[in-house]
Amino acid sequence: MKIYEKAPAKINLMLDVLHKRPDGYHEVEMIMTMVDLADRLEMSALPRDTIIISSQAGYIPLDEKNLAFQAAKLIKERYDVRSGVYIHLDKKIPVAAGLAGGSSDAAATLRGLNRLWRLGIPDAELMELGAELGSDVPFCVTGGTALATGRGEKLTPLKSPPQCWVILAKLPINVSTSEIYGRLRSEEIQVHPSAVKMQQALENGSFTEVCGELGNVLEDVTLQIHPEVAHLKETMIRLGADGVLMSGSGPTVFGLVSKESKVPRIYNGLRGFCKEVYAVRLLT
Ligand SMILES: C[C@](O)(CO)[C@H](O)COP(=O)(O)OP(=O)(O)OC[C@H]1O[C@@H](n2ccc(N)nc2=O)[C@H](O)[C@@H]1O
Ligand SMILES: Nc1ncnc2c1ncn2[C@@H]1O[C@H](COP(=O)(O)OP(=O)(O)OP(=O)(O)O)[C@@H](O)[C@H]1O
Repeated sequence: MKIYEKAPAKINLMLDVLHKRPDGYHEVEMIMTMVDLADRLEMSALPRDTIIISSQAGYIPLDEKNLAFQAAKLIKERYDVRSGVYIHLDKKIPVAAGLAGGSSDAAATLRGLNRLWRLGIPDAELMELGAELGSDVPFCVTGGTALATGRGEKLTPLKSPPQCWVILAKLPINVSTSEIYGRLRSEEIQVHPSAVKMQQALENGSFTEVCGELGNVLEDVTLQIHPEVAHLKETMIRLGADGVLMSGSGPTVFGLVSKESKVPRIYNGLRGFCKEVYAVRLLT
């Protein structure tokens, strides 16, 4: 039997950091939603008690460092599953991009193995397992649009944004999430984006208000190290995107666009100097 799961990328519509916690993580307030750019996972049972990962992407680890491997190992151990699994990852989401590619693969593995091995684990429990793998994994288990608090694992479902185009552009630079959080001085943050106002904008179903409330306090940190990301943002605005923000710890920048007729100009304008550009829809 084969099980297929789609693992979509997320974007952060807003990301605020309240303070650093004694455990080293940061207390956050984020609103996240999914976009229609996804990895695809194929899972099949193996008679031997082993986990094998393969991928067409040559640039991700295929051993225990892979988040899908870690998810499979965790669920196997916790539910005492004695059979093995072969997982093929068809990677489409850029890696280390701020789009939670690895986290979404981990979440898809938890969902898929729950089905493959008929474990009957409720979503809430899958999300708890996910939290052991990474802060973004619980959100990726259910997706949708949600407010995430705590270190990102406490979730409240929200109304999805009005449908629009999302242009994603990733420069060929590597950003480490722990380095960005490590450099952040939360007490020095000048402007905090508002989760309340973004929730209101979503409630109102107002695309203009959503664009007006976009904000990410990690942007300043990443832009200081990589000024080219600021240039990318400016270019996207100049080309006509309605709202522009860096996702997560970056370096991917996304632009929200309501009019389809504007998409080709923005897409082509960015492709001029950025190899990885995608024009996708929200997963509402
Ligand atoms: C930047 C975001 O992607 C936005 O959605 C998340 O906040 C980070 O999610 P993630 O990559 O799943 O994060 P984790 O794998 O749990 O943590 C990576 C590193 O980021 C830092 N980290 C992460 C989440 C958080 N609330 N505070 C932190 O300080 C920690 O140094 C941690 O070692
Ligand atoms: N299945 C996977 N897909 C992509 N990267 C993975 C995977 N498993 C482990 N990794 C490793 O995880 C690191 C982060 O990659 P990932 O694509 O998850 O970052 P990200 O999009 O910035 O995530 P986040 O937004 O959650 O911080 C990379 O160094 C990569 O080698």
